[in-house]
Amino acid sequence: MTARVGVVTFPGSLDDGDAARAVRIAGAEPVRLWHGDPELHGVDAVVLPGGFSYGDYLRCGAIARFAPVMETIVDAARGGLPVLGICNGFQILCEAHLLPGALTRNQHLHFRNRDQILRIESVGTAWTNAFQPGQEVLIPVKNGEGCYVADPATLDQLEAEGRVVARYVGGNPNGSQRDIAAITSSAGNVVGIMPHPEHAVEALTGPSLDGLGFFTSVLKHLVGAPA
Ligand SMILES: NC(=O)CC[C@H](N)C(=O)O
Repeated sequence: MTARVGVVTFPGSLDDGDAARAVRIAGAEPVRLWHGDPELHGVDAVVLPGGFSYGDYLRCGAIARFAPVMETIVDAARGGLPVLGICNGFQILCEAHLLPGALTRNQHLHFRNRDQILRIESVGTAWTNAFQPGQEVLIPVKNGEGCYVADPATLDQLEAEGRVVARYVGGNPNGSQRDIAAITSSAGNVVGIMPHPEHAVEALTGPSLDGLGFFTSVLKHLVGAPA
Protein backbone atom coordinates (compact mmCIF):
# COMPACT_ATOMS: atom_id res chain seq x y z
CA MET A 1 0.00 0.00 0.00
CA THR A 2 1.22 3.49 -0.83
CA ALA A 3 2.01 5.49 2.31
CA ARG A 4 -0.05 8.64 2.79
CA VAL A 5 1.92 11.65 4.02
CA GLY A 6 -0.02 14.71 5.17
CA VAL A 7 1.25 18.21 4.37
CA VAL A 8 -0.32 20.99 6.45
CA THR A 9 -1.22 24.37 4.98
CA PHE A 10 -1.42 27.29 7.41
CA PRO A 11 -2.32 30.83 6.31
CA GLY A 12 1.07 32.08 5.07
CA SER A 13 2.59 28.66 4.33
CA LEU A 14 4.93 28.94 1.37
CA ASP A 15 6.53 25.56 0.77
CA ASP A 16 3.52 23.27 1.17
CA GLY A 17 3.34 22.67 -2.60
CA ASP A 18 7.03 21.75 -2.79
CA ALA A 19 6.72 19.49 0.26
CA ALA A 20 3.77 17.66 -1.33
CA ARG A 21 5.78 17.33 -4.55
CA ALA A 22 8.77 15.90 -2.65
CA VAL A 23 6.48 13.36 -0.98
CA ARG A 24 5.20 12.29 -4.41
CA ILE A 25 8.70 12.07 -5.94
CA ALA A 26 9.76 9.89 -2.99
CA GLY A 27 6.95 7.47 -3.85
CA ALA A 28 4.22 8.32 -1.34
CA GLU A 29 0.80 9.91 -1.72
CA PRO A 30 0.67 13.51 -0.46
CA VAL A 31 -2.51 14.42 1.44
CA ARG A 32 -3.16 18.13 1.89
CA LEU A 33 -4.24 19.00 5.45
CA TRP A 34 -5.79 22.34 6.45
CA HIS A 35 -4.83 24.23 9.60
CA GLY A 36 -8.45 24.71 10.67
CA ASP A 37 -9.41 21.03 10.32
CA PRO A 38 -8.37 18.88 13.30
CA GLU A 39 -8.81 15.68 11.25
CA LEU A 40 -5.63 13.96 10.03
CA HIS A 41 -7.61 11.88 7.48
CA GLY A 42 -5.74 8.69 8.31
CA VAL A 43 -2.28 9.85 7.19
CA ASP A 44 0.77 7.77 8.11
CA ALA A 45 3.08 10.77 8.66
CA VAL A 46 2.91 14.57 8.60
CA VAL A 47 5.10 17.36 7.18
CA LEU A 48 4.82 20.89 8.60
CA PRO A 49 6.18 22.98 5.72
CA GLY A 50 8.19 26.16 5.54
CA GLY A 51 6.82 29.66 5.16
CA PHE A 52 5.42 32.48 7.20
CA SER A 53 2.45 30.99 9.04
CA TYR A 54 0.10 33.70 10.27
CA GLY A 55 2.55 36.26 8.90
CA ASP A 56 5.20 35.35 11.51
CA TYR A 57 3.28 37.64 13.87
CA LEU A 58 4.24 37.51 17.55
CA ARG A 59 7.05 35.01 16.83
CA CYS A 60 7.53 32.53 14.00
CA GLY A 61 5.24 29.56 14.69
CA ALA A 62 3.76 31.05 17.88
CA ILE A 63 0.23 31.32 16.47
CA ALA A 64 0.33 28.21 14.25
CA ARG A 65 1.00 26.18 17.35
CA PHE A 66 -2.62 26.85 18.41
CA ALA A 67 -4.20 25.82 15.08
CA PRO A 68 -6.85 23.07 15.43
CA VAL A 69 -4.77 20.67 13.30
CA MET A 70 -1.83 21.07 15.71
CA GLU A 71 -3.83 19.77 18.67
CA THR A 72 -4.32 16.49 16.82
CA ILE A 73 -0.74 16.42 15.54
CA VAL A 74 0.72 16.97 19.02
CA ASP A 75 -1.29 14.03 20.41
CA ALA A 76 -0.47 11.80 17.43
CA ALA A 77 3.23 12.70 17.58
CA ARG A 78 3.33 11.75 21.25
CA GLY A 79 1.85 8.41 20.13
CA GLY A 80 4.61 7.87 17.55
CA LEU A 81 3.32 9.51 14.35
CA PRO A 82 6.33 10.59 12.26
CA VAL A 83 6.34 14.41 11.95
CA LEU A 84 8.88 16.47 9.99
CA GLY A 85 8.95 20.22 10.56
CA ILE A 86 10.88 22.14 7.92
CA CYS A 87 12.02 25.68 8.75
CA ASN A 88 8.76 27.36 9.82
CA GLY A 89 7.62 23.82 10.63
CA PHE A 90 10.64 23.41 12.94
CA GLN A 91 9.70 26.71 14.59
CA ILE A 92 6.14 25.43 15.09
CA LEU A 93 7.41 22.14 16.62
CA CYS A 94 9.47 24.08 19.18
CA GLU A 95 6.57 26.41 19.96
CA ALA A 96 4.34 23.32 20.42
CA HIS A 97 6.97 21.82 22.77
CA LEU A 98 7.34 18.68 20.69
CA LEU A 99 10.99 19.67 20.41
CA PRO A 100 13.11 21.53 22.99
CA GLY A 101 14.69 24.95 22.52
CA ALA A 102 13.73 27.81 20.21
CA LEU A 103 14.55 29.38 16.85
CA THR A 104 15.50 33.04 17.23
CA ARG A 105 16.53 35.87 14.90
CA ASN A 106 19.61 35.06 12.85
CA GLN A 107 22.59 36.38 14.77
CA HIS A 108 23.52 38.81 11.96
CA LEU A 109 19.86 39.93 11.73
CA HIS A 110 19.69 39.27 7.95
CA PHE A 111 17.46 36.86 6.10
CA ARG A 112 19.81 34.20 4.70
CA ASN A 113 19.11 32.30 1.47
CA ARG A 114 21.84 30.01 0.10
CA ASP A 115 22.78 26.41 -0.60
CA GLN A 116 24.19 24.84 2.53
CA ILE A 117 26.22 21.75 3.39
CA LEU A 118 24.95 19.72 6.34
CA ARG A 119 26.46 16.72 8.07
CA ILE A 120 23.92 14.08 9.02
CA GLU A 121 24.75 13.19 12.62
CA SER A 122 21.91 10.83 13.49
CA VAL A 123 20.43 8.22 11.17
CA GLY A 124 18.31 6.69 13.92
CA THR A 125 15.25 8.84 13.18
CA ALA A 126 12.12 8.23 11.10
CA TRP A 127 13.32 10.90 8.65
CA THR A 128 17.07 10.16 8.29
CA ASN A 129 17.44 6.37 8.22
CA ALA A 130 18.25 6.41 4.48
CA PHE A 131 21.51 8.34 5.07
CA GLN A 132 24.94 7.16 6.19
CA PRO A 133 26.20 8.48 9.55
CA GLY A 134 28.42 11.50 8.84
CA GLN A 135 27.14 11.87 5.27
CA GLU A 136 27.33 15.42 3.93
CA VAL A 137 24.35 16.74 1.97
CA LEU A 138 23.73 19.98 0.08
CA ILE A 139 20.31 21.60 0.49
CA PRO A 140 19.02 25.19 0.49
CA VAL A 141 18.61 27.24 3.66
CA LYS A 142 16.34 30.32 3.71
CA ASN A 143 15.26 31.90 6.95
CA GLY A 144 15.26 35.02 9.08
CA GLU A 145 14.84 33.24 12.41
CA GLY A 146 16.91 30.10 12.20
CA CYS A 147 19.28 30.57 15.12
CA TYR A 148 18.73 27.49 17.30
CA VAL A 149 19.13 28.16 21.02
CA ALA A 150 18.60 26.10 24.16
CA ASP A 151 20.04 26.14 27.67
CA PRO A 152 23.40 24.33 28.06
CA ALA A 153 21.85 21.38 29.92
CA THR A 154 19.37 20.80 27.08
CA LEU A 155 22.12 21.06 24.46
CA ASP A 156 24.24 18.57 26.41
CA GLN A 157 21.28 16.21 26.70
CA LEU A 158 20.57 16.43 22.95
CA GLU A 159 24.22 15.61 22.22
CA ALA A 160 24.38 12.78 24.78
CA GLU A 161 21.19 11.16 23.47
CA GLY A 162 22.25 11.44 19.82
CA ARG A 163 19.41 13.81 19.08
CA VAL A 164 21.38 16.34 17.06
CA VAL A 165 20.28 15.15 13.61
CA ALA A 166 22.30 17.52 11.40
CA ARG A 167 24.90 20.26 11.75
CA TYR A 168 25.98 23.09 9.44
CA VAL A 169 29.32 22.51 7.73
CA GLY A 170 31.39 25.15 5.94
CA GLY A 171 29.88 28.10 7.78
CA ASN A 172 26.96 28.54 10.13
CA PRO A 173 24.31 30.61 8.30
CA ASN A 174 22.41 31.89 11.31
CA GLY A 175 24.49 31.53 14.49
CA SER A 176 22.79 28.37 15.75
CA GLN A 177 24.37 27.02 18.91
CA ARG A 178 26.77 24.13 18.28
CA ASP A 179 26.05 24.51 14.53
CA ILE A 180 22.73 22.69 15.01
CA ALA A 181 20.60 22.48 11.87
CA ALA A 182 18.19 19.69 12.91
CA ILE A 183 17.15 17.85 16.07
CA THR A 184 14.81 15.01 16.98
CA SER A 185 12.48 14.00 19.80
CA SER A 186 13.65 11.31 22.21
CA ALA A 187 11.60 8.69 20.33
CA GLY A 188 13.08 9.77 16.96
CA ASN A 189 9.71 10.20 15.22
CA VAL A 190 9.61 14.03 15.36
CA VAL A 191 12.36 15.89 13.48
CA GLY A 192 12.79 19.64 13.03
CA ILE A 193 15.17 20.86 10.34
CA MET A 194 15.93 24.47 9.44
CA PRO A 195 17.20 23.99 5.83
CA HIS A 196 14.81 22.78 3.13
CA PRO A 197 15.12 19.18 1.89
CA GLU A 198 11.96 19.60 -0.22
CA HIS A 199 13.87 22.07 -2.45
CA ALA A 200 16.55 19.48 -3.30
CA VAL A 201 14.62 16.62 -4.85
CA GLU A 202 15.01 17.17 -8.61
CA ALA A 203 17.87 18.19 -10.86
CA LEU A 204 15.95 20.98 -12.62
CA THR A 205 15.32 23.09 -9.53
CA GLY A 206 17.59 21.94 -6.69
CA PRO A 207 21.32 22.13 -5.97
CA SER A 208 21.28 18.33 -5.49
CA LEU A 209 18.89 15.44 -4.96
CA ASP A 210 20.06 15.07 -1.36
CA GLY A 211 16.76 16.20 0.15
CA LEU A 212 14.98 13.13 -1.16
CA GLY A 213 16.55 10.95 1.55
CA PHE A 214 14.42 12.60 4.24
CA PHE A 215 11.23 11.62 2.43
CA THR A 216 12.33 8.09 1.46
CA SER A 217 13.46 7.53 5.07
CA VAL A 218 9.95 7.89 6.42
CA LEU A 219 8.66 5.35 3.89
CA LYS A 220 11.33 2.90 5.03
CA HIS A 221 10.39 3.66 8.64
CA LEU A 222 6.68 3.04 7.96
CA VAL A 223 7.34 -0.33 6.31
CA GLY A 224 9.18 -1.40 9.47
CA ALA A 225 6.60 0.08 11.87
CA PRO A 226 3.74 -2.04 13.24
CA ALA A 227 0.35 -1.15 11.69
N1 LIG B 1 11.58 29.47 4.93
C1 LIG B 1 10.90 29.54 6.05
O1 LIG B 1 10.14 28.66 6.41
C2 LIG B 1 11.06 30.81 6.83
C3 LIG B 1 10.61 30.64 8.26
C4 LIG B 1 10.43 31.94 8.99
N2 LIG B 1 9.39 32.70 8.41
C5 LIG B 1 11.75 32.68 9.03
O2 LIG B 1 11.95 33.61 8.30
O3 LIG B 1 12.61 32.29 9.77
